Amino acid sequence: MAQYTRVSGSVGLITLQSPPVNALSAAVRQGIVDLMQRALSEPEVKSVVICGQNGIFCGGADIKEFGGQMSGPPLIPMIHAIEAASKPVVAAIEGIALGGGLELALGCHYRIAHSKARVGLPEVTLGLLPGAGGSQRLPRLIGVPAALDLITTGRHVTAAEALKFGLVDQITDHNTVNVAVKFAQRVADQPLDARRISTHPCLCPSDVAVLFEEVMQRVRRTARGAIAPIACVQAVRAAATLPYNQGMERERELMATLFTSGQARALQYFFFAQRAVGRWSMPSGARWDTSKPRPVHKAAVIGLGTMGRGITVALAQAGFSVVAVETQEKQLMEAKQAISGMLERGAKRRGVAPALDKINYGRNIQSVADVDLVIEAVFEDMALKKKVFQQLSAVCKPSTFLCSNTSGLDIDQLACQTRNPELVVGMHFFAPAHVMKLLEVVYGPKSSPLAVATAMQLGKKIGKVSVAVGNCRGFVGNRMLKPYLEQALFLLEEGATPEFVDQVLEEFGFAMGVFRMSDLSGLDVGWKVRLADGLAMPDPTMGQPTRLRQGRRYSPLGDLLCEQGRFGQKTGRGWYQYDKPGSQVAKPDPWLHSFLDEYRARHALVAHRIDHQEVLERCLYSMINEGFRILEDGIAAGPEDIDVIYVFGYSWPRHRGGPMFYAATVGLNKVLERLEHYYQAHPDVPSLQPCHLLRKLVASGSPPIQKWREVIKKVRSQL
Ligand SMILES: CC/C=C/CC(=O)SCCNC(=O)CCNC(=O)[C@H](O)C(C)(C)COP(=O)(O)OP(=O)(O)OC[C@H]1O[C@@H](n2cnc3c(N)ncnc32)[C@H](O)[C@@H]1OP(=O)(O)O
Repeated sequence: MAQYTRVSGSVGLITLQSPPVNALSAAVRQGIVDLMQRALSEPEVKSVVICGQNGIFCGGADIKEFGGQMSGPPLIPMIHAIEAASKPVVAAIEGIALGGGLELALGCHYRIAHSKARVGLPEVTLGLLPGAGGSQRLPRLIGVPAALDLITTGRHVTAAEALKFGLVDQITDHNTVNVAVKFAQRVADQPLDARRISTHPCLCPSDVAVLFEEVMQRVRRTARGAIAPIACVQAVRAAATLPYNQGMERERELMATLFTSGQARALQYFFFAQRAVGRWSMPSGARWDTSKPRPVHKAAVIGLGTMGRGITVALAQAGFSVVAVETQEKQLMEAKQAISGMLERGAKRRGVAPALDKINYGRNIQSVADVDLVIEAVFEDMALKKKVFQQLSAVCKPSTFLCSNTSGLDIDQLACQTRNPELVVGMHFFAPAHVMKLLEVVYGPKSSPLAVATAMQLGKKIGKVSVAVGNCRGFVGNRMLKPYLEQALFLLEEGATPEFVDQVLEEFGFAMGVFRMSDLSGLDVGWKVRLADGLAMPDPTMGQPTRLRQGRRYSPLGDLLCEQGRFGQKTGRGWYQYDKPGSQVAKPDPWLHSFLDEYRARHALVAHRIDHQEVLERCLYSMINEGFRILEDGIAAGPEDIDVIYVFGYSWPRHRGGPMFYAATVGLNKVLERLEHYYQAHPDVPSLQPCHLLRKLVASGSPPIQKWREVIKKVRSQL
C-alpha cells in the first residue's frame, strides 16, 4: 500500500506502507502508480516526494512474491513513468534503499538521504541482477567501475559513500522527509531533462574493455559456479556499450534467465532460512518468542589458543568487557600480543579505535568470579574440560552461564560437573572465530531455555548467525562431516586421487575440496580424536583388522599419514606437498600416489575408474543422509538449520542452498535410489543406508522442503 498527502500546499507526498521493510509488493506498486497519476494531475502540486513509513525507504522487491505468479503493475514501466514525469520527483531515503528500492530512487529526479541510511543493489545475493533498470542507470550515474563494484558484490554503502559516488544529491542529519519536501519546493520549476538518468551517456574509462575483462575474470574466479555475478557484469557491459533502450533489452534477457534459475531459487530459500534459524525451538517446546535472554555485560574466555583468541576478539569488538584467562605465562604473553594485533588490524580496517581496553588478562581462574558468562576454550579433551567446569562452578557466581566451545563433546557430561547444569550450553565457534559467521549453540538435556536464549542473543550481538542444535557427537556440522570424510577416504582406497576428489568438490562449489581442507585444518586433529576413541591403532599388531572397526569398514589412510608426521600444511606434507611448512599452495605429491598404490596392493584392492558422479553422490548423499538422521533425532529443528550451518561453517556453495535444499533439488527419490545402490555395493558402510525419514519423505510424495517439518513431526511422534 501507499498513502498520499499534500504537504506545504504544493508537494505531493507518497509514503510506501508495507511493513516491515516497505517492500515493493503488488499492492505497493499499484499504490505508487495510482498516486503518481494523482500527483501529476493535481494542478496545485508542483513536485512530488516519495518516502517510506517508519523510517525505512524501501527494502526492494517483495522476495516472497518471487515463487508465485507475479501480479500487479511491473516495476520497469512504473519507474520509467516516474522518470518521465513532468514534475520533479524527490526520493527521501531513510533507513535503507535496497534493490528495487534503490532502482525506484534512481528513477526519481533527486535523491536526499539521511546520514544513517544505507543503499545498495543486493540482487546478486538473491541470484538476480538489478533488473528494473538499475544495471543501466547506476553506471550512467556513478560510472562503470563503481557500478561494477556495487552490482557484482551487492554490498550496502553508507550515505556518505553514496554522496561521494554521486549516487545521492544531499545527505542530512535532520528529518529527511522535511528536508526533501523543502528541496522539492525549491526545484519545482527547474528543468528536468538533465535529471533523467536514462538519458545520460555512460561515461567509461579509456581502458573499459580491459576493465571488463579483469572484472569478469575475478568474478568467475570467486563465483564458485554462481551465474548471477557473471550476468551482472554482462548487464553493466551492455550499459557501457549500448544505447539505453538496447541495454534495457539486454538487462531483460539476462534477468529472464536468472529469474527462473535453480540458483535464484536456492539463494532466495537461503535468504529466508538465515532468518528462520533465529526462530529456534527445543524439543521441550521452549521457543525463541517465549524465552527471554538475560543481559550479559561481562564475559570471560578460558584458554587462549587459536579459538580462545578469536572468541576474545569477537567479544571485545562487540563492546563486551572480557576477562581472558590462560594459565601458562608464556602462552598468555603470546596470546596478549596476538589478540592486540588482531584488534588493531580489525580497527584499522573499520576506521575505529581498537578495543584493547575491553580486555583484562589473567592467569588465575579466580578472576572470572563476577562475570555473567564464561566461554571455555581449552584443548578438546573431556577430562581437562570437566576439570575446568568444576573449577568454574566453584568460582563463578551462581547465575553465571557456563559455555563450552567444544566442537563435538558431550555437553551433558560438562553440565554434570556444575552446581547449575541448566546454565550450561555449548557455543561452538568456527576458526577463525572472530571472522567466521557461524555459531552452533548446543543445548543438552538439562540446558534451560534461558541459557539457550542468552547464548543465541550473545551470538547475534557479536555478529554471528547462531543456530540452536541438540547435543550429540559432533553436533550438526561435524556429525555430518564424518560420513563425507569417510567416503572421500574410501574413494582413495578404490582408485581415486586426492586431486580428483577435490577437483570434483571444488567444481561443485566448495571453497576447498575435502583433502585440501583437511591439510589446512591439520590431519593430527582428527587423528588424536580417533586415537582417543580407539579407532586409530598406534600399533598395527594389536589385533584389529586394519580396514574394519566394530564390523564397519574403516580406512586407516589418514592415520598412516599422521604416523609419518604428515599433518598437512603446517608440516609441509599431508594429502599434498607444500614448498615449506605453513605454505598454502598445495601440489600433487608423487610420494602419496605411490603410497596409495602400495596400500591398495597390500590390501588386495583393485583400483577402478571413479567418475565425477560417483565422487559427488557418495560424498554428498552420505552427508545428506546423516542430515536426515539429525532431523529424525530432533538434533536440528528443521532443514534450514542444517543448510545455514553448512553454508556458513563448511563453505557449502550458497547458490546451491545447503545440503538439504540440494537434496530437494536433486529429488529425494533419486537421493534414496542412489543411496540404496551404494549401500548394496558397500553393505559394511552404515552411513550409506538410507534413513527412515528419507524413506518416509519419499513415501509421502517428496513434499517441498517448506513442508518437511510436518513429516518430521509425524516420524518423531512415532519413535
Ligand atoms: C522483479 C525482480 C526485481 C528484483 C529487485 C529486488 O529488489 S530483489 C530484493 C532486493 N532487496 C534485498 O535483497 C533486501 C533484502 N533484505 C535485507 O537485506 C534485510 O532484510 C534488510 C532490509 C537490510 C533488513 O535487515 P534486518 O536485519 O533489519 O531485518 P531482517 O533481515 O530480519 O528482515 C526483517 C523482515 O523483513 C523481511 N524482508 C526483508 N526484506 C524483504 C524483502 N525484500 N521482501 C520480503 N521480505 C523482506 C525478512 O524476511 C524479515 O521477515 P521475518 O518474517 O521477520 O523473517
